[in-house]
Amino acid sequence: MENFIFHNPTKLIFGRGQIEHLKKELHSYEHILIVYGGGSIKKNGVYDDVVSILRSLNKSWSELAGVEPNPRLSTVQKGIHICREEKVDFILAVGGGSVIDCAKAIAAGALYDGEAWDFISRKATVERALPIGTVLTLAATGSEMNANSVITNWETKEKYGWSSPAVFPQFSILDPVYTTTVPKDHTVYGIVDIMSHVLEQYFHHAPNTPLQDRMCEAILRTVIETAPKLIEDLQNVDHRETILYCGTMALNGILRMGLRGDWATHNIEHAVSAVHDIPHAGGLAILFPNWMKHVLDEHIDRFKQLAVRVFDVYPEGKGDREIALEGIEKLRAFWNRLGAPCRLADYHIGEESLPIIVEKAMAFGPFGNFKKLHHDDVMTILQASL
Ligand SMILES: NC(=O)c1ccc[n+]([C@@H]2O[C@H](COP(=O)([O-])OP(=O)(O)OC[C@H]3O[C@@H](n4cnc5c(N)ncnc54)[C@H](O)[C@@H]3O)[C@@H](O)[C@H]2O)c1
Repeated sequence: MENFIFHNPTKLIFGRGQIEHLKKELHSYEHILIVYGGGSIKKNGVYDDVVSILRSLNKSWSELAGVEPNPRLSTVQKGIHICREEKVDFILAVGGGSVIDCAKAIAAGALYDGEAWDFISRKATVERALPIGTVLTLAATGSEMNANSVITNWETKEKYGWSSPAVFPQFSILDPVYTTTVPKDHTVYGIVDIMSHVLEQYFHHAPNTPLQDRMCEAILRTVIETAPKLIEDLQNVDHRETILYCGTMALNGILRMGLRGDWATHNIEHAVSAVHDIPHAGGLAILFPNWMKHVLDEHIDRFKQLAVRVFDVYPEGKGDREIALEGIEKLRAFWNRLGAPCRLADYHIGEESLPIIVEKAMAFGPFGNFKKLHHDDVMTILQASL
């Protein structure tokens, strides 16, 4: 494996009824900005839980509601304005990855002397940010315990991921009960997102990573075992709890110790959803199997290992390629059975969109650590996904 330093400062507060911890965590702040999305937290009681704690602490607060799925720069700018005008000293994100990512950009932007798009488009580096905390309502992105954020500039049709240690949440409260109201489609997207995060880190060229491999495989197998039961019983708190824990473990830095993951599929998906505003994980479900087929020969043993250890492909009497491809087909079939899309056509995206998507994906030049993808590679993967 490669040398590494691991540091993750986020305090994880996990379990049923853990919202009570908000009292202690917010105790020392004066004026809080609550950031949330389209209002599901008002229907399912999470908003009331948060606000009653703020009242009991005698805190003042402002609100930024309506953060979009695939959060937009314009909303980040609104939040920055509120922070500056109202002297916000803490940001509380209550929602899924979109809300948390938006809160991270607001936190950095509020203390940045310039346009937030500078650091989102990686032209500037974030040195400091307002502190943030999260109350997570959807298992998917891992944003609750990482330093990443993904923001869309809808005017220019650009969607970029950026990262800074300054925006690690100070704490994240994960109550599986809060995720029981997530509808079936977003539950499926969350599951695909979690598995995709693991897969991005499974395909690497670092030698000697037996524990890293087993940790990835453990998360994948746990999701594969639990997801179908959860989809049949969306209110089941035990299954929600398992998936919630998998989601955080998939992208909090633990799996990437000693290796460099690939992340090309995420990059292509960001270009697709920048142009067409489709759900992030819907795009991943379509693209990932096609990326896998495209890069198979870079290190076929890893694909064989995935097929045998995770998808129970029986290897006897089969060639390497046959085993690897059977694993990829089993992954696609698993996602399709859950209800994830498998073609860009499912979102009415046709061939005419591909040149602009490729151009957006190539914005920073060739990308991907498992196999460097160039213009033609990206076009081939997208064409296979039509
Ligand atoms: N920061 C990261 O590390 C990271 C990683 C992967 C993806 N992302 C980004 O995160 C975004 C997607 O986030 P997401 O998958 O968490 O989904 P999301 O936050 O966009 O939420 C999806 C939908 O679910 C609804 N919702 C959330 N919680 C709910 C609840 N408890 N009950 C009912 N409805 C609920 C939301 O209102 C929204 O309509 C994308 O922009 C993606 O690019 C970020």
